Amino acid sequence: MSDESTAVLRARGLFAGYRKIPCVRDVSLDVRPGEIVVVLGPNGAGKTTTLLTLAGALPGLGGEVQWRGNPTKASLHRRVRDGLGVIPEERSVISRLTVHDNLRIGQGPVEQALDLFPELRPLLRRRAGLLSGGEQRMLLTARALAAQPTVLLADELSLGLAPKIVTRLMQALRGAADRGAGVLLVEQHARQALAVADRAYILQRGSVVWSGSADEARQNLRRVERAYLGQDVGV
Ligand SMILES: Nc1ncnc2c1ncn2[C@@H]1O[C@H](COP(=O)(O)OP(=O)(O)OP(=O)(O)O)[C@@H](O)[C@H]1O
Repeated sequence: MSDESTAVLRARGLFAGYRKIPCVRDVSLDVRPGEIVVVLGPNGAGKTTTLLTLAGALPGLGGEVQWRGNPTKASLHRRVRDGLGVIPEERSVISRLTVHDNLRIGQGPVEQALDLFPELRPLLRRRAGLLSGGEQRMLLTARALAAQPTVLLADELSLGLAPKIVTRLMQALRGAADRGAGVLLVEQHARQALAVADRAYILQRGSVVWSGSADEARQNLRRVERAYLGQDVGV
């Protein structure tokens, strides 16, 4: 599983940013089937920019993104058709539609989404905009996982949520990885993400400053958290 050639999604020397100015510089990382990779880093480190560029929502400024071993510049829409799932940072439920309709517009069967998150069953007729933050994240996660993505990219899934719900979401991602999906998780909660992850990267000021196994990161959690807070790194 650790053979580089098995990567399904990979960044190689990636530069990315806005208005042609890179804020992500020379980032190389890969996601393999069956693993959860967590990208940690302080605010503004470039985590979301990296994720959006891997997703095809933002054009790269240098280096390359590879999908199943081939360089790609495909649009987000095309990558989703090819098996990419994305849970963006912002709440992206359609507020005026019901939970059921939000699930129906996903790429996968509604029943499968509900099997993954039975908590959503009693909420099916409710307008998605009326759900709590945690319920909305469950809805987005259920919808993304029901499509059985080859790779799932999730941005700050835990943002502002109670630890119990974060654990529930992380377990769902672990389940998807155990069924063969590659998962890349951008996170601010190092502890809960590392509890389910296989490998980790730490980004600071747009560059990877550390990468290794999640076990190693867990064993050096204090130093990882210092790094996450933008202080010294030397894990
Ligand atoms: N739409 C944008 N236009 C211009 N600059 C942006 C835009 N979005 C982000 N940036 C800048 O790019 C840099 C990296 O931001 P990014 O959102 O990727 O970081 P992050 O690690 O995800 O941080 P956070 O946890 O705060 O979201 C920051 O300096 C940010 O101000």
